[in-house]
Amino acid sequence: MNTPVVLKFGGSTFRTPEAYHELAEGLDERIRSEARPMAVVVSAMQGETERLRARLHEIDARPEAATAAGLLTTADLVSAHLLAGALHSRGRTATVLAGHQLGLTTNASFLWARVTRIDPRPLRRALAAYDVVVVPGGQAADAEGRPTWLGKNSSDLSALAVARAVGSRSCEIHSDVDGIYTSDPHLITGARMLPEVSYNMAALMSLYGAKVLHRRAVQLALRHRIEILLRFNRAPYTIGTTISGAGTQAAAVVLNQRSVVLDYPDEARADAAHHAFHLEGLDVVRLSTRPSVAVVGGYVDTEAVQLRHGVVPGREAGVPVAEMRGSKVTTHVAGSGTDALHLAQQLHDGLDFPVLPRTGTRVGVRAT
Ligand SMILES: Nc1ncnc2c1ncn2[C@@H]1O[C@H](COP(=O)(O)OP(=O)(O)O)[C@@H](O)[C@H]1O
Ligand SMILES: N[C@@H](CC(=O)OP(=O)(O)O)C(=O)O
Repeated sequence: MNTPVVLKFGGSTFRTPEAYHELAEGLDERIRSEARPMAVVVSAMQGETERLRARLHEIDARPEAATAAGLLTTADLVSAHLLAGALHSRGRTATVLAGHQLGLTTNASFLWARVTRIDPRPLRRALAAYDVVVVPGGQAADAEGRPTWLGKNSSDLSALAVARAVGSRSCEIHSDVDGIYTSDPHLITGARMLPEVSYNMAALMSLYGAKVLHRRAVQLALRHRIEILLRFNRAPYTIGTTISGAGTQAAAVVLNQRSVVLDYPDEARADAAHHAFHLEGLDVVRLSTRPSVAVVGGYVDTEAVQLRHGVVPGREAGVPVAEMRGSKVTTHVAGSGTDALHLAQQLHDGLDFPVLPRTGTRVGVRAT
């Protein structure tokens, strides 16, 4: 079997039902031009996961993690079946491998589960039998076969796990931006696309909350030297950024308005809090200049996590803004999301950039 192509399409791809047909058309073209098996990891339609979470909370204010994982993972599963349907309607064969069928085993930390084993056989069998194997992102199963969630925005991680399982040397991640920018291009004026980024730089940007890639996906890519290509999610599927060992460090400003800085009375208590968040598999940074941690990316009941680990909850001090110059990071703390946005713009205006192209290479869906 030729090495499979592994593609991931984020939730921003699926804003309307018609988007499934548009994507199926792009995939169909690519299958015609390249005789390679294809695994496509898809996320839920934009907003769907959070709609389900809100509905569950209306019914049960403190749901069990296993229940929440079982429900939230259905959002991506629906998306996967819609894409399979769109492919079928174009005459292509497609199957869906849900989390419990995929060969990914995790621990039983249902909402931020860690992958413990990857069995390539289910994927290989399916890839040999269908034109496209559609994989709903962000889901797996524990050793007892119960559904687990890999955490918020974790479809990228699924894509890298699939690439690893099937022996692909690259993984193509599609989003509503064509690459990694020096700051969030939807928020910061003058953000520039970075054509070549090192694994370390990408991981560091993700750790501080650049939403475009999941941190653990980058780590998995680094460990197995899988190149990540970031592409736009609609034709002509422009490739903007390549993440590899050859990529460089760069200057950037990372802002995620959902992140929060928590202050503690002393360094020891900040260390304990950092340890607690880390144990739960959450992205957390221990600030070096004050007894504080930054809990990155939101969607976490920070108080509940701290109490579970016997930590007296820290005081919410604001929103972190990370100023990165290569591997040197300075974390600033802004009072509110709006202040953070202004601060990020100011910091970005003050960055020195080498001369970089502003746009990605324009290539068709066939080129990789
Ligand atoms: N440095 C950055 N470079 C590119 N995009 C960024 C960056 N920081 C934040 N983003 C945001 O990440 C978003 C893409 O991630 P996400 O919303 O999870 O997309 P998808 O649903 O396609 O996975 C972009 O729309 C952009 O606003
Ligand atoms: N269900 C996931 C889907 C995901 O990973 O989203 P995206 O690829 O759009 O970041 C979530 O909402 O977290």
